[in-house]
Parts: sequence; C-alpha cells; structure tokens
Amino acid sequence: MTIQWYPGHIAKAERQLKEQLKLVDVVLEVRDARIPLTTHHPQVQEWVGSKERVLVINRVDTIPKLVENEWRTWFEERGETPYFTNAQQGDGVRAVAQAAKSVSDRVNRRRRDRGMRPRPVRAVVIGFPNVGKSALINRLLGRRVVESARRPGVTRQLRWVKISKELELLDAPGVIPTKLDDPQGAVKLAICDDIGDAAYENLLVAAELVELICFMDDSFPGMGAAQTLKSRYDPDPFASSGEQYIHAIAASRYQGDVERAARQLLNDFRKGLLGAIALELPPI
Ligand SMILES: Nc1nc2c(ncn2[C@@H]2O[C@H](COP(=O)(O)OP(=O)(O)OP(=O)(O)O)[C@@H](O)[C@H]2O)c(=O)[nH]1
Repeated sequence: MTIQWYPGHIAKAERQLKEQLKLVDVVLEVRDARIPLTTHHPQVQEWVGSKERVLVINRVDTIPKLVENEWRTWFEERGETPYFTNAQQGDGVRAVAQAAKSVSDRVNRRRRDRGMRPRPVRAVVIGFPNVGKSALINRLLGRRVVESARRPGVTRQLRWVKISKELELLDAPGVIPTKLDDPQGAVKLAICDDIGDAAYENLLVAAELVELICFMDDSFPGMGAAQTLKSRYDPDPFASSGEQYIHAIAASRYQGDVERAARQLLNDFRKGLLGAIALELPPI
C-alpha cells in the first residue's frame, strides 16, 4: 500500500497548528467516530500541554449506536469524557459548548485567585483533515456571530468570533498533520477521506475497505455491513480478497473499469450509503 505525503506541507501544518495553540486556553479536539484511534495524533497531548482539552467524536451518525456506547465506556474508563456529535446536523454540539464554558468558569476562578479580571475563554478547534472541524465551528457559531478581531503578532490572519459572553473561538481550525509512521492507520484515513495532502491508489484503498468491513463484521456481529455490500453490489465480499471483490464489481457493473468500481465503493461508503459502519472498535 503506497500513500505518498508531501513533507513540506506537514511541517507547515505543524507550525501553523502550534501558532494557533499558543493563543488559546482550551482545545476542542475533533476525531472521526469511525476511526477515533487513528484520528488521534500521539503528539496532541504534548502540543496541548497544560491547556484544557475537550474531546469531540464527530460523525457519530456514521457508526452503530452500540459501537458509540462501547467507545463512551472505553473513554470514560480512561478518565476522558467524549462528546459525540453530528456536526452536520448539530446533534451534541450544545454539550460541547457547555463543556467549553465550564473550562471558562475554571480559568476565570484561577484568574480571580491571582487578582486578575475575568475574560472570555479562548478556544480553537483542531483535528485531522476533513473530520468536520469547520462544520463544528459553524454549528457552535449558529447565528450568534458577533465580532471578530485580529490579534497582533500573528502572521496569518486569525480572527476571533464570540460564541457567548464566556467563549471566543478562533475562526480557523487547526489542522493536525497526519502521522507518517503507521501504514494501517494511513489506509483508514484514506478510506474515510481524512488524509489531507496525500496521493493514494483507490483500488488498494477500496480493497482494504472491503477487507476491513468483513473483519469488523466478524468481530462485531450485528453490524451487517458485509451483507449490505452483498445486496448492493451482488458479489459476496467474504468469498474473495478485497481486490478480487473490486474486480468482480467492475466486471459485473462497469465493463471492467476497476478504478471506477473502487471510486464508487469508496464514495458510497463516505456518503453513508453502506449504512452505519465503524472501522475501529475499542481495544480490549
Ligand atoms: N455524516 C456526517 N458528515 C459530517 C459531519 N460533520 C461534518 N460532515 C461532513 O464532512 C465533510 C467535511 O467537513 P468539514 O467541516 O469541512 O471538515 P474539516 O475538518 O473542516 O475539513 P478540512 O477543512 O479539510 O480540514 C463535509 O461534507 C461535512 O458536511 C457529521 O457529523 N456527520
């Protein structure tokens, strides 16, 4: 599996992200519910440092409810509170705003203790490409966009928008550069389109999707995704390798155009047409 990244972009993304993080009190980290482990970058903890972090697991509509519950328990057992959202529709976004507000209360209590005046808490939304950061920002803003201002000393034009009396949000999300050292993760990012500036082959990515779906069906009976594949494209995904499966779809529907079959399968998955499918489960 070859996925090609452009290192210059990654270095630039990392620089920009650190610049954004310097300005804020609280970080809203967005992950993709289909792959909440892969859309976590191991350096986030180090970058966030002592600031507060709110963990948002977005695209909750794309995974089965049972899997959502498993993740909730898994995160809570690790002392984390996951906020599950559908940023496209707005579900769960109010709870995220509430969590950011309670950070504001804590920050201002500390400021008061040090004899400082309270001020709105400043937040930034960060996450891998395409996980729904902009959708979340727009939902948080709703129709209450009030003012925006430029902060000096920042090369890029960063604007603050007021979410409420207590909360200001940087209007540009911070893009987390992709991890380079995990080929399995890279494939999942490609499947979910969370990969940013990378080039990859659709056939190989789609073939991995088919194999992952069969694997997930085995590990989490009841998801039913392999059955959906079968009823949608006809061949049985369990009967062949992922690559053979794409070839079979191409032969039966696209005059042998394998690239087209691969793209179709990936698009159907990304649009949710194959139903709710998780590609990761909490590790045991
Ligand atoms: N089904 C579903 N789609 C979502 C959700 N959140 C965002 N999307 C869709 O996912 C796509 C990407 O969302 P964006 O908000 O642009 O993602 P982003 O992280 O800002 O993307 P970049 O700017 O590329 O880093 C859009 O088509 C959104 O409509 C969600 O919770 N569920």
